[in-house]
Amino acid sequence: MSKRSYKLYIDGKWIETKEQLSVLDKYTQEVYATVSKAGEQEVDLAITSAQAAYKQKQLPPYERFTILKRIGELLLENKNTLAACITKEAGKPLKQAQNEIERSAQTFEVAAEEAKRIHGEGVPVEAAPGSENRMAFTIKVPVGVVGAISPFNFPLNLVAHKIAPALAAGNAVVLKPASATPITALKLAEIVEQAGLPTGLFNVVVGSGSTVGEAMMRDPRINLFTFTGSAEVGLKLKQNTGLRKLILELGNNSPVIVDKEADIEKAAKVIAQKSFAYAGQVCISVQRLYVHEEVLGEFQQYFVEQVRALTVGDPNHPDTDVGPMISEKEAERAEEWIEEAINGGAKLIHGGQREGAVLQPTVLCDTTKDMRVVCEEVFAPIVSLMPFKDMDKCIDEINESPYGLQGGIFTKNLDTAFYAARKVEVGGLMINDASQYRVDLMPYGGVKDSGNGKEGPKYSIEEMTEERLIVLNLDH
Ligand SMILES: NC(=O)c1ccc[n+]([C@@H]2O[C@H](COP(=O)([O-])OP(=O)(O)OC[C@H]3O[C@@H](n4cnc5c(N)ncnc54)[C@H](O)[C@@H]3O)[C@@H](O)[C@H]2O)c1
Ligand SMILES: O=C[C@H](O)CS(=O)(=O)O
Repeated sequence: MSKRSYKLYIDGKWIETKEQLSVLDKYTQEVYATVSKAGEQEVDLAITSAQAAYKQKQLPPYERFTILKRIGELLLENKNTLAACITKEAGKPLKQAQNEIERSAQTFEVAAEEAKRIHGEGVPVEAAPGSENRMAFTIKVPVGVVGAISPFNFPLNLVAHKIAPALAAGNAVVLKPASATPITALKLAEIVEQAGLPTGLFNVVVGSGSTVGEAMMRDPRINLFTFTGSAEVGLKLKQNTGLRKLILELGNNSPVIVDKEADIEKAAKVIAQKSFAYAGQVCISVQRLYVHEEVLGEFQQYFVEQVRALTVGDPNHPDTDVGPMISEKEAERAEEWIEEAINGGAKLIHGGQREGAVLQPTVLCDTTKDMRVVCEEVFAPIVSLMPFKDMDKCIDEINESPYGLQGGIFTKNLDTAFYAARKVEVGGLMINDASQYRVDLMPYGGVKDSGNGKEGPKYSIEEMTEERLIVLNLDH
């Protein structure tokens, strides 16, 4: 069967280049499509087009609302095709891919609504002595050209979280999707075009981080970067984007506490569901599981029962819970970390086996805080179960991590819950839920090496606009 070949989307045109990027079906590991690869010239063209569109094709808020709302509707109308695309290029189980489309539609819908309520505020300058005859207020203006760089794991929704608020705020965008999963972003460009966004306001350039990403970083016409990905690349962006605005959504090794006063059976069920979705390649997947020693045995029994019930394998199958990882290389890396933990004294209580890119959901116990499965971001279907006795010591250990995106605590004791809420160093703490809880309107983002700046349309719009002060001298 001939492979479909996709083109770049620049200035409203579909551009073919000589060099092609192969995209693998992540389950079969076979090339199923190719995409034109952008070089420096295409990046330059995309930024030129974005800058010109930003200056010449500004839309009033209500038109932005209409277009963004339409994009959300079109995403739902194309749900099956888009979900199949994510399942193929990302290896994400079909039901999770379908959920991603629904969430992305919501992200656009929420951003559409926000486009209508971007406003500044009155400033009471007349209260200052000598300023009685002045009035002041602020307005919110777009930043200009937004450079968006996205990761492989949510090829639609994490793109939506950049594009939708950027456009809602009146900016123009140049998007570089991850090279492993670029097709969904190009399909989104088709939808954006269909929804009637003026050409040039949205451009997609596909290619490696070292060429396309770095060319974007070097170009001073990009006013703000919004990046989701690893801390390593995030740091590069921070070092190379000078004084320009930068939103960073980075890695994590999410902690969840199960207190002795929790509903143990319910906690085990929720945590099992939220540790292994998309093979643990969700930046808020449960990784470090701290269970009070008095309930460890009971919890472990329920937890392993739930993990055993997960359906592992072909992501195209509607029942599959855990599919392949993004590449065989990544699955091998994860397997190596498991072996290293076992050699260091950890015990394997479930999983551990790998076949190609599919790694069985894995549960380890007796892990220590210096093992890579605990102290680094594992980004694989691996959970480490660790007992604790003293809540303060447990929280201290959690906070030793350089990361701090989201965490969770299961407890029926409100004092304990709020104590943890104040002490655990994260951007968001879920009470009686696992770290992997997100609805798309909430403020979302990490502390420490997990990044800075918030996503969620309302919060991204704050970051993607400037507050301009206007002062009126009434004496004049
Ligand atoms: N905090 C969040 O919201 C969040 C969400 C999803 C994923 N993540 C993180 O993303 C990581 C996994 O995704 P990934 O493997 O795609 O991340 P990655 O950092 O390898 O790549 C992310 C993006 O950066 C690009 N890139 C790579 N090198 C670059 C360079 N030198 N200059 C500019 N761009 C460059 C990549 O091509 C890709 O588009 C994990 O660490 C995960 O925790 C975080
Ligand atoms: O991978 C990290 C995410 O932000 C995923 S989600 O949007 O929270 O599902």
